[in-house]
Amino acid sequence: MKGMDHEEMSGMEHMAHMGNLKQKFLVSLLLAIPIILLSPMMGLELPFQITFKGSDWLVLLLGTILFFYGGKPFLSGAKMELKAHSPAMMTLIALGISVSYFYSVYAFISNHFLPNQPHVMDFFWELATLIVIMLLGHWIEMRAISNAGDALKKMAELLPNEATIIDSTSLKTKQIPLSEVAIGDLLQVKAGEKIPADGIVEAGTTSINEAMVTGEAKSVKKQVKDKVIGGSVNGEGTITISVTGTGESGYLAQVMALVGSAKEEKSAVESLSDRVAKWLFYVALSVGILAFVSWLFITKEINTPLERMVTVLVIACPHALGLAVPLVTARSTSLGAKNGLLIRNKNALESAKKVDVILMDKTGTLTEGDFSVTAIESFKSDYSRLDILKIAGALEQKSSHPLATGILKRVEEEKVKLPTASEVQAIPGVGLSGTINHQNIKIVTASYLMKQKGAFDQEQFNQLAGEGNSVSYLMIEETVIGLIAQGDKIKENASQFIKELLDRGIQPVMLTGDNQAAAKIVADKVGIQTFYANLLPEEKEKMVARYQQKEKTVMMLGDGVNDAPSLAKADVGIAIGAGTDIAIDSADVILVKSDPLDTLHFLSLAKNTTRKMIENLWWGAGYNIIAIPLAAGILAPIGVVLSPAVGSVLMSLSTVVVAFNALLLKIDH
Ligand SMILES: Nc1ncnc2c1ncn2[C@@H]1O[C@H](COP(=O)(O)OP(=O)(O)OP(=O)(O)O)[C@@H](O)[C@H]1O
Ligand SMILES: [Cu+]
Ligand SMILES: [Mg+2]
Repeated sequence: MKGMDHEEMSGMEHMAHMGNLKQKFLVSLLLAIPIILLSPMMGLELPFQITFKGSDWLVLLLGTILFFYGGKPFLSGAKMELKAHSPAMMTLIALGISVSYFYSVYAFISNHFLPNQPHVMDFFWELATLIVIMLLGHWIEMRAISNAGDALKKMAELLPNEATIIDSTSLKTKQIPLSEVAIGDLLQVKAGEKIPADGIVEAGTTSINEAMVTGEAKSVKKQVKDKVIGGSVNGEGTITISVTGTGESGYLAQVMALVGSAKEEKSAVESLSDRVAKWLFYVALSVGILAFVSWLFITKEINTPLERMVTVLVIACPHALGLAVPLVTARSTSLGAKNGLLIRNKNALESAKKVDVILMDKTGTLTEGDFSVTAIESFKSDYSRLDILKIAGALEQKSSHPLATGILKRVEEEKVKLPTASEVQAIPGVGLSGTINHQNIKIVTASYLMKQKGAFDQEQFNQLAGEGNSVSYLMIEETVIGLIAQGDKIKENASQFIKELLDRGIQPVMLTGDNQAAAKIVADKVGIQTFYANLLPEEKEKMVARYQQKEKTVMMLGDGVNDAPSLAKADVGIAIGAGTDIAIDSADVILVKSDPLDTLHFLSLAKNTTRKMIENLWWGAGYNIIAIPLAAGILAPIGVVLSPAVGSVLMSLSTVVVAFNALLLKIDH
């Protein structure tokens, strides 16, 4: 658990740390059976019940053990809530069982040692059933939550998990599964990639955000001989590391951290159920006291008033409420997992139903990000086209950008041998810089050249970009020597995706780092009206903020290093599964199949999930609107009195309804 202060834990979370709920439940059940057999329920002698001389002493003993042993999670949960000044579910349960218990002890004393008093009915039967049912409920709940964690884990395992290993003699790079990374291996880590294992920097400089690992959200500069931590995310530079440790920092540990962070997030609806529980607590307490005082006036004795009060507290005890939200969340998470949605932050489910704008990235999100080179030009007679490809390829070899992959494909086809580039750094939203043969090399965009007042052929650019190409310029020592143009394919489902968004009244907006002309072609083809091109990563983030300032709930859909800040900033950030690690780390939801259409499934799941949660809150707590007044004896004048026994049945019934209702959750296709 990272950075969680004890004080901050709610009573519920506290329960999770109370150890083995299953064992507590089973032992309590064993204790409860004799109590149920030996003590009359509400004074009614049921056929299976037996009493013998002194059996009430046994009931007192067992009841006391049960109260302190089985009731402990609730009692200490309540203590936690009261310490935090937010009495809620645990306090209510604790109050219910404490009143039942102490009242029963009072009944026992009165019946045994105060001979001239009328018989006082005890509540041991109710105490026993209450504790057992409550432990069962919480045990199921904990299981549901950890099952959801397992489903997440399976999903997360589907995400890319490879490392780039460098052969120490041939210096060739190769992708290997993370599980095969060994101590002493030389690994290449590109900009925006996750550091695969603990290691020491052997070449290159970069800055690394170690927040995931250390909790400190600050980029740390790294150079040769510095240590890097597995699981942290590499910044703008490409580095070579030698592995010093795997295991703890290995892939599985990272997956567990991902799942852990998903579980730790408190959903907004979950806190709604806490709010309901808090309300219920105050209502039950005041109605209970009110009933006590009123009945004291009416009957002028103490037994009936006390009974009424205990009944109110017992009936308000919200064990279905405790299941209402977690069961839906668990079902929703596993349903999402089956449909290729890895939900890291459950708050996203809540925010998603209000989304009115979806900002989306172009390359890799609406397009395949599968570039192929359409033109290579040289502007200087000293360099052939192949030289341009060679020099660019040397730099691109150390980049994970989709454009890099396109260029390297061409390098492979042409079978050119690449020189070695060092100190390769990504220039976000612009390209790359590095050194080859002590010469300063850059790969940049046209808009960068324009800003820098660098000379280039504007007409030629317009022509290439107008055909839908992304154009990269190669510079040596600040002089443009050539260009490489690349075309991409639009994803098969992209137009359908946009159409369905419009049908739902959600505005699609495209944000891209690519040039205006290439952006326009894609926007026109998929049916997007509003788009912004030539955006730097921080400008994308500003666009998110701008829409948010207009009171819009913003969803961001992206895949690249340049999308990470906006994914984190948006109300709901959705990353393409095939995207970079940094985008995945910044998002709330990951589309494992990388199909933008899955965003719609997420929207539908989110809508259905929140609806089910609200329904369940009604089934789990709303029934109290009727039950509490009845328990208080409001209809006693016409002979309707709710006994705690009937109350217990009602409560169990509401748990069944809540569980069943959660199972009915669906994704609309
Ligand atoms: N590794 C690279 N090689 C060549 N050009 C690059 C590289 N990285 C960035 N660029 C240039 O910078 C531009 C912006 O890059 P950025 O990653 O911000 O957006 P993008 O991937 O093109 O588009 P989108 O924002 O839609 O994903 C690219 O269009 C390209 O011209
Ligand atoms: Cu209950
Ligand atoms: Mg992209």
